[in-house]
Amino acid sequence: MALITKIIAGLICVYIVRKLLFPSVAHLPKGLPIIGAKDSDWFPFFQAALRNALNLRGNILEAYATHKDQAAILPIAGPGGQTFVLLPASETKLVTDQPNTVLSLREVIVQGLLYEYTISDNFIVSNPTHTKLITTTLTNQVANLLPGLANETIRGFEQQWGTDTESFHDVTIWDSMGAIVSRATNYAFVGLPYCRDSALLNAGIGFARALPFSQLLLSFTWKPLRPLASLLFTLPCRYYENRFTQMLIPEIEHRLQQVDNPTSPLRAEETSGEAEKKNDFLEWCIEQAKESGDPRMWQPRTLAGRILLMNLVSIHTSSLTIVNVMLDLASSTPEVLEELRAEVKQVLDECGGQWTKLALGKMEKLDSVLRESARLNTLVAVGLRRRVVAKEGFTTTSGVHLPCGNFCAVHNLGVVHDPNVYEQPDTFKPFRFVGLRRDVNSDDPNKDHVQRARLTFPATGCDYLAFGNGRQACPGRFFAASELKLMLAYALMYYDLEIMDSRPGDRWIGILRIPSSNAKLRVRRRKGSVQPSVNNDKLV
Ligand code: HEM
Repeated sequence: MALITKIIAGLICVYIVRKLLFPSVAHLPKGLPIIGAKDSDWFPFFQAALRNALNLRGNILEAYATHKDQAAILPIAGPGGQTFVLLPASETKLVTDQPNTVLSLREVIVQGLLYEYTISDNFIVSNPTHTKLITTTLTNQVANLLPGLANETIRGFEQQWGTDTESFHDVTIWDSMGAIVSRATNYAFVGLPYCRDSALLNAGIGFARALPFSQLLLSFTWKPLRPLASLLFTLPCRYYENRFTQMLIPEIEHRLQQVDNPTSPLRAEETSGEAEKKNDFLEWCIEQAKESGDPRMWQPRTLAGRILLMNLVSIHTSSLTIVNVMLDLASSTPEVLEELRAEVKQVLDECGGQWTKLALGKMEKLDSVLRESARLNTLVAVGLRRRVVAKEGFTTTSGVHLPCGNFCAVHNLGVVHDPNVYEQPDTFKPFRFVGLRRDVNSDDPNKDHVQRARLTFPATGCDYLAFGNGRQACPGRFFAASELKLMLAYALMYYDLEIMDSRPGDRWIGILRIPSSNAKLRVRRRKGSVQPSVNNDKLV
């Protein structure tokens, strides 16, 4: 009798823990294999989640090798830890083509990062109008923003990597790239002088780091207790959010005043005659807010919150991507670095030494390095994470029915390591895509042009999901591509990188791959590197 009571108590405990950790499992389709589980498991779901926490990469690659054409359950405990139905790579196109009324990326982000608690202004979460501005205005303005971005990139490198031409010294790659990306990106978001204000930039980075931590604590909290627990667990988020918004609000109020009353007094620097019309994300958000006619849209705190959210979605992804590229290059060969430098120099000579969009577009080898690194170091283990939002659910071509509320994704790691998709898939081949682009040669030059464009860094496709794919693909990818190309070209031209013996290993946290946070590069300012000209020869 005592034994039966113990077994029943045990089962109840397992049920409760399961409900707490994996609230969505009740809806999962039945009969699918569980990635990470073994035949001998008593509690396959839990044991698989544990194994996946310890060796996600290996388990996903094994699942791809053994049943890549079959849907499977992927239980994940940890950050981003929803349980996914992992669909076969053959259904990537199907998922890509679904509108956000059937499969929603946004729902994955909002639910996954628990925005309900981690973002204090839920108006922004339910009205993400700033996302539209990325596709429309930011992407179109890249060429105009480039001189300023170059300016901030140059100053950022000087500050982070120094100007000593005599000896090599260590730089922490993660911190230095984060600072440079944040500075350049915020030039596009809020302009000068704010993009140089380290307190503001650090608050943005601090928020992005604090949020996953708060989310993690909340995800382990029983749902009914979350509103209460969030008061404590989101304190770090609130701290950085308040710092960031408080620093930006005076600028926003000033700009709003100028819009409402163009004759209101200007600041000293604005009357000097050198001031240019603001052309940054904050300005576009203000215009968008005013056009909407909804006063809630132009609340200074709301506008500042939008810029903070932009920092959240862009800084980490861009920093991690450039960190990976730098580590890949620093662990390749001096010849690769020289070949890239030669290309950058040749293009700059052709383009009068200006860092223009045209010049960046001509740097094919540089583009290939970025794409190759993003392919090999895919930041997320699975691709196209989506939540089923259609009330009737979603049925795949292989007949698996996913009820509304389920999370799904497609194989990504397996694809980029598949020798049938990429030749020598595990090797970093910096000029892989230059070769593939040159192989495109048919009788139709227009078709070839489109085909070659599909092999560039920001171009998405079913075999390359670094930026997602389809209608919900990353809207910031064209901006990110120009910004990162610029950074890489500048780093190569103006710094020597000491080649490493081996590339520092990555860590996996949940489904996220994180390059070593304390990896160091040894760098030295190149002798005789003449300061590049930007902004019509004016460095500010
Ligand atoms: C190299 C840098 C970046 C990488 C690797 C990256 C990657 C991604 C990926 C994989 C997605 C999901 C797409 C899908 O599943 O189909 C995404 C979404 C998104 N990205 Fe990026 N991204 C980068 C930079 C940026 C930048 C610079 C911005 C903003 C300027 C941005 C804004 C967004 C937004 C707003 C979403 C969609 C979220 C939503 O719908 O709410 N990203 N990104």
